Order: sequence, then C-alpha cells, then structure tokens
Amino acid sequence: MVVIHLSAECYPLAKVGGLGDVVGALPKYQQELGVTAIVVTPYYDRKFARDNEFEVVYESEVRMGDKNLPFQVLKETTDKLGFHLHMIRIPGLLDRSEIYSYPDETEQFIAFQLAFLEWLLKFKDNPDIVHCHDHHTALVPYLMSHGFKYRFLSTIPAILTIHNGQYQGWFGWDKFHYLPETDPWTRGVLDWGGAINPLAAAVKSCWKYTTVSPSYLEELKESSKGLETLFVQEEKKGSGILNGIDTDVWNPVTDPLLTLNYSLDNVTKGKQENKRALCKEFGFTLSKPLIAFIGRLVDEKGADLLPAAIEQILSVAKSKASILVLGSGNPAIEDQLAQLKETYKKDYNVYIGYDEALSHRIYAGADFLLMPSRVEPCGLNQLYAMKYGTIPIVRSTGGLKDSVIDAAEPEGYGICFPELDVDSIVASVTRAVDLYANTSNVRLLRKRMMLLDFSWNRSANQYIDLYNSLK
Ligand SMILES: Nc1ncnc2c1ncn2[C@@H]1O[C@H](COP(=O)(O)OP(=O)(O)O[C@H]2O[C@H](CO)[C@@H](O)[C@H](O)[C@H]2O)[C@@H](O)[C@H]1O
Repeated sequence: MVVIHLSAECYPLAKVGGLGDVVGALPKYQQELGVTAIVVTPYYDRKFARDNEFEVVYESEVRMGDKNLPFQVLKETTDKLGFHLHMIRIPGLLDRSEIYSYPDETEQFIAFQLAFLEWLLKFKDNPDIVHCHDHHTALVPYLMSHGFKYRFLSTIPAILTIHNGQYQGWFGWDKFHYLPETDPWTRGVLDWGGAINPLAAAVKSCWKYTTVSPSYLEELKESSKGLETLFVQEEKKGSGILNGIDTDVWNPVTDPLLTLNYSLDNVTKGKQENKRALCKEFGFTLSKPLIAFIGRLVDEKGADLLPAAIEQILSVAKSKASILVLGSGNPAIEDQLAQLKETYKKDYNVYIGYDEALSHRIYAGADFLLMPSRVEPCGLNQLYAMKYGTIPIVRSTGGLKDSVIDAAEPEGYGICFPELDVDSIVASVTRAVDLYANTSNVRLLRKRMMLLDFSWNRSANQYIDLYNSLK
C-alpha cells in the first residue's frame, strides 16, 4: 500500500508544534508495518535541507492565476527518516526559512498543493491513499474530487487529519482565480460564511476525516470556530485516533539530550540528576517541586492565564514550588511572563523562544508539567511527560481527557481539573505541591505512567485499518 502524507510540517526538517512531531513519526511507524509512506512538504531553507542530499525527481511548471510557476520535487536520497521524504521547491515562494506567517502564506500553500497535484498526475501508478494534514493541504481533497484537470485522481481516497480545527486557512473569493477550473456548482463546497474555507472544503469533499483524539471529534461539533454544523452534518465520515509518541526521539533510556539516562528501574535517581542540572541552569532550589510549562503562548493553550496563575502560586504557596516556562507566541503574554522574573527571581524562570533540546531536558528534569489548555485536540506534551515520569497537571479537554486519569482514580496518575480559570490552575498546582511531599506516592504515580504504552504502533495500525476500509 502506498500512502502519501501532505503536510506543512515534518520533524526534524520543519517543526513549529505537534503537527511536525506527528508527520515525522506516523509515516515511519507505517513504513515499519509494511506501508510505503511518502511525505511531501514545502521546501524550507533550513538546516535539514542544507545538511542533507536531495535529488530532483520531477520538474515542471504549474499555473496559479495568471502566473506559471516553475517547481521541482526534491527527494532526500537516503530515506534516513524511515520514510520517503519529498519537498516541493518553488523559487520565490517555497524556498524560505520560516514555515508560517509570511503575508503571502495563502499563495504559498495554494502553490504547494497545485504543484503536488501536477506531480501526482504524472505518477505511473496512483498511490492508494492521499493523506492531508490540516488546512495547509486541505484544498487537495476538494480539487481531486471536483477539479476538471484532476478527474483521473478522483478515485484515489483522500483523507484529512485535523490536528487543529481553530486554524482553517480562510481567504477571500478574490483569490478564487488561483484555483484551476472546477464544476461551477461545486463553489458552494469551497464556501463557508462568504469566504473560501479550505478546512471546511476538505471536510465536505474528503472520503474520511480523522481528529487526533476521540474526545476532540465530539468537541468539534460543539465548538469549532463556526464549523459546528458542518461537523454534525458530516459526522459519519469522522473518527478519532489518539496520537502516539516516537520512542526513537522521546525515550528517557536513550535520549542523548539528558544529563543522565534512566528507566523505570532508576527513575528516582535519573529524574533527580536531570532536575539538578535544570535547577543549576535556571537558579532553582533542588528540594522544591519543579512545575513546568512548554508550548505555544496562545489562548488555546491557556497561556493567557499563566501570568496571573504564576503570580498567585508564587505568592500564595509562599515559594513552596519552582516554576519554569518554555514558550513563545503572543507578544503580550511573552512580556508579562518575562516581567514576572523581576519579582520572583528565586522560584520562577522563563525562556522565551523555541528550544527543542531544552524541552527534552525539561520533560526529564521537571516534577510536574502544567497544561491548562482551553482547546487540546490531542496534546503530545503530556504523553512525553508521562514517558519521562513527569506528572501531568491538565485541564480535562480533548486528548488530555483521553490520555490522563486523575490520581484520585484507582489506576490514576495525573492531576486533572475541569474548569479553566486562574483559581483552578492554582488549586491544581497546590494539589501537586502536597502530592510531592509524599515520596512513595510520587514513586507509584511515576511507575504507573512509565508503564503506559502511548507508542505509535497502536495508532499507526488504526490509520491502516481506516485506509483498508476505503479499498
Ligand atoms: N518553545 C518551545 N520549545 C521547544 N519545543 C516546543 C516549544 N513549544 C512547543 N514545543 C513542542 O511542540 C510540540 C507541541 O505539541 P502539541 O501537541 O502540544 O501542540 P500543537 O498545539 O502545536 O499541535 C496540534 O497538533 C498536535 C498533533 O496532532 C496535537 O497534539 C495538538 O493538540 C494540536 O494543538 C511538542 O513537541 C513540544 O515539546
């Protein structure tokens, strides 16, 4: 079975968040299960592209509006990532260093998708599945079903995975002329609320869509930035498959970025040594419980509540805990978090920015990981934390609800809270501080978490079952 994954991100060449992790791992696990997994991303002028060898496997031009865009499909020559990586390069559009946030992002992703389809038309044998990830690739299912030019592709099942339904890729009808000719009656498929909405178009025209957790599948029907009725209408096509973690990258036994590697057998010492290094780096006291936050500083992650919650925790808990934040995003939140450093020097620190290596050290060295998410389609951080024996403190929503059981339950291991407000965050952290005082309980919870299996094997098989159901 040949499956093509289309995505804006793929670890390690291009990662901003969890989308990159998933697309860097799922295809590898599928390949191990006998699938031929091809990943296609835009070309990024970043370290991975510069340090590795690529060959040009296809070259042509694609029409977008009134422009002919020359493009190349580059394949990484060694398949070292465990799947067949391809990047599409379009001079002037897809050859930049950043993944998002250019003013012509809409044009960039349209061009990416049109170039991909142009290449797909030339395949000797059609792939068995085209698997699109998030809105950046969501015009593909629509065009494969309704584009005149692509009618030979309409028999290939197109699947959409929604990693984050908050972002839908809207653009105005003034850009409709970028798209190739389609049946006029299908314009309604593109439209949602008067704009072209790629995510909505994909949900309407894909063969199946998946969300990255079962709970999120349900939540989209209640809250999805205007698409609620669409998710109700199309619910028969949907299924929820919880993400896994790539244990080649996220494993305390082998992780080369840790001060000391550890397994369940020596977890107490392992975490202690990693914590010692982290405390030294950020100026914390080793004996206090260390609570960390890692993630994009956006409202979706509850990051807007962090400054007030941290202030309350550090003043109310009278310095009984240390707090470390790693993240970037909303500049106002970044500023507030940076300012707190002046007041709470001893027990609080923040690194504003993106640092993959530091994130590994934090998962290993922290005692607790806080995730006060407003929306969390799956969440990978809590899965990494648990693998590293770090107790998650989570708001019960989406994938957090599906993967973390509260320690008060018989086989539980985390701290869960239902409401999202500053008081609930403070109360949960206070609970964590109390829990930390009971070392045998901490040991028990670490053991329970580290024995859980959140590897990709299970989920990769679920995707393959879904593909097979479309044959
Ligand atoms: N400043 C920083 N420095 C270093 N590393 C950082 C970082 N900020 C974030 N990360 C890393 O980025 C990843 C974030 O993953 P998530 O799944 O939590 O988030 P995201 O919201 O991006 O993904 C969306 O897609 C994924 C994948 O499906 C879903 O799990 C999720 O719920 C959904 O919102 C983790 O690997 C984390 O360690």
